[in-house]
Amino acid sequence: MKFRILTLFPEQFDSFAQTSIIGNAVRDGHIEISCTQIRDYSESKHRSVDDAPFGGGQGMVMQVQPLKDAMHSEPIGENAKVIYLSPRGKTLTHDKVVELSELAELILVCGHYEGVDQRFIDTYVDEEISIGDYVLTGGELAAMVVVDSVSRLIPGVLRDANASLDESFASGLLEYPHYTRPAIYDEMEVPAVLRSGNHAEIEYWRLVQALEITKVRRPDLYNAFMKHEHDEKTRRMLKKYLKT
Ligand SMILES: CN1CCN(c2ccccc2CNc2ccc(C(N)=O)cn2)CC1
Repeated sequence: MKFRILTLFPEQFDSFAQTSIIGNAVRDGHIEISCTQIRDYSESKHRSVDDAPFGGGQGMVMQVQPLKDAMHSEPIGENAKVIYLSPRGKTLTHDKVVELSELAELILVCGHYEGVDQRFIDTYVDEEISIGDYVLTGGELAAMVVVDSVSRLIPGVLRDANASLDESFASGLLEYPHYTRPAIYDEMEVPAVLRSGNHAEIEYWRLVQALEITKVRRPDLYNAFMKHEHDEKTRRMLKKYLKT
């Protein structure tokens, strides 16, 4: 997967692209992250990329020309999608992340000021995506969220393959609680079942925890999960749970 980031602040991606799982994925060649400085493609003096909004109003708008030329500074692969990160976009979900992870190339456009000229969006943007219902100072953090969530689904990026599928959102439930040593800390003891070595009981306990947490915090996900088909083992545990 190749990520191309169109941004006014490429330096914001330096440590992101070098650190931890994403850094290793780049070094191992599983993903590629290249930033294009939009300002390098400004044709105006002082390298400006924005101008006052037609119709008046406060703030500035990013102009089409620098974005268009930044876009074409490298060939756009045929299996590529152009994503514009904005509060106006469709909210990112696990299903959308899965869909994006199947592409060969993702071009992520990071907006600033009040946004970009609509003609750029109409001509070049395949999808407007929001990472949630809140406002950021720029599209860069939203772009990193897309790179991170998509990259972890690329084969080879996560050590333990099913780690990316086992947990919440993929399974449809929020994650169960996790514990590690010591068994007692500040008089707080790890639930005994987790140290019983009884794997069936542990698996059931984890499912119940996930169901309970999801029912309280995300009843929408809980109801969707209860409507879905599940494998025989999960069905059996659900039946036991619903009896309690
Ligand atoms: C005051 N305005 C500043 C500029 N902004 C804007 C407008 C258009 C594009 C990008 C931005 C950058 N901001 C973002 C980006 C994404 C998200 C998200 N939720 O994905 C939230 N914010 C809108 C708000």
